[in-house]
Amino acid sequence: MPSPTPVIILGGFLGAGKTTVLNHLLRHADGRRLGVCVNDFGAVNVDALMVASQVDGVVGFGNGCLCCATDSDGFDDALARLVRTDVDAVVVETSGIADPVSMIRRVVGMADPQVAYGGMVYVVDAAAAAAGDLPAEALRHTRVADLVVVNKADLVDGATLASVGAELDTVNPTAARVVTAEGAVDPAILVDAGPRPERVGAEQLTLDDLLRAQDGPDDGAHAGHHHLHEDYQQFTWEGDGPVNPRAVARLVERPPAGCYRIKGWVEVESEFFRGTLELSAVGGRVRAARAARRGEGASRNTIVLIGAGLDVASARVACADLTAVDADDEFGPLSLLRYDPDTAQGAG
Ligand SMILES: Nc1nc2c(ncn2[C@@H]2O[C@H](COP(=O)(O)OP(=O)(O)OP(=O)(O)O)[C@@H](O)[C@H]2O)c(=O)[nH]1
Repeated sequence: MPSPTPVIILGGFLGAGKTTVLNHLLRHADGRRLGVCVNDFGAVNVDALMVASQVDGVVGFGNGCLCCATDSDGFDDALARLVRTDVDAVVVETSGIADPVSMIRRVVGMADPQVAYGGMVYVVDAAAAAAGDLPAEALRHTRVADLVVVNKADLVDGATLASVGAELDTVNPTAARVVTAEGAVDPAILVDAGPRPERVGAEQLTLDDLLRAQDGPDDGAHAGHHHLHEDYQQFTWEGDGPVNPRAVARLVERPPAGCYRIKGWVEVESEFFRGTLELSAVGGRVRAARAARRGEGASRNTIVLIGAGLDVASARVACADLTAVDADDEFGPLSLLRYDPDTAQGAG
């Protein structure tokens, strides 16, 4: 029988940089063959579509968190199939509000002899952590991590990074830790050397450890298996483009109440600029990067808004007129292009 395939879980709060890490990994796989499962909270699996351009055979699970789901969501079957393909490891990107322990349980609990739990990699947005924008659960989730990726180091200074590190130490002093910008984790650390606990020197987690981690007496307000995603709502808008870029800019700059995360893509058409922009906002930090047109099966425009207590009615109203184009507004795209990191670099 072939040796079991490690299944690595890639977790992290909304917008921490999980998809960025995964894309980096796939672009720098250097001969390693990776299978990928992507779970997204929105009704359209934006993350899976963002990753699909990098690798064949991404298995997407949208519309909620896998962590609480049952066999009927097809995850176990998909994983069983993936580990029997010609891959060295499988990476499962969780939704940004999934419960990591429950995800680990799903993998550890699979009776399939071909599935080996390969550890938990947890991505932390250093800027959000430093600003106190993360819910307490998001930091607490790092305690089951084998490798913590402290991402977005470009947005904070050294002293701030050190204080985020000290905070992480209080939760999980044994996990290996790397500091990154743009999710640039060395695949050798992630796939070859870690996060398998025996290789990074942390204690091997057993199912018992995990159960204790979730049910332990130190769990305080977290007792009773409250999951972060129970507090979150999403609204997904899909439209036939092109969009009015100024209306989209208004949405990302002044999102509806409760909105923490915005992601998706829009098509813009004017004399000045014609193309697809990948939209992303995390706690008010906006990016709108030029992108290739979406492939088969994707709407011309998709925007997903996520937040705790998201005002869904306002979100619906805010998205209603996004395709009301002003044909005379040739330079409207600039209202979004100013959030394009490449344009900003060029201008600088
Ligand atoms: N400045 C900066 N931005 C980053 C970095 N890494 C990722 N981003 C941006 O942060 C946003 C969120 O990144 P994603 O990789 O989509 O985050 P995610 O964790 O997959 O998000 P969800 O799946 O929605 O929870 C995107 O706009 C990224 O381009 C970084 O190191 N620095």
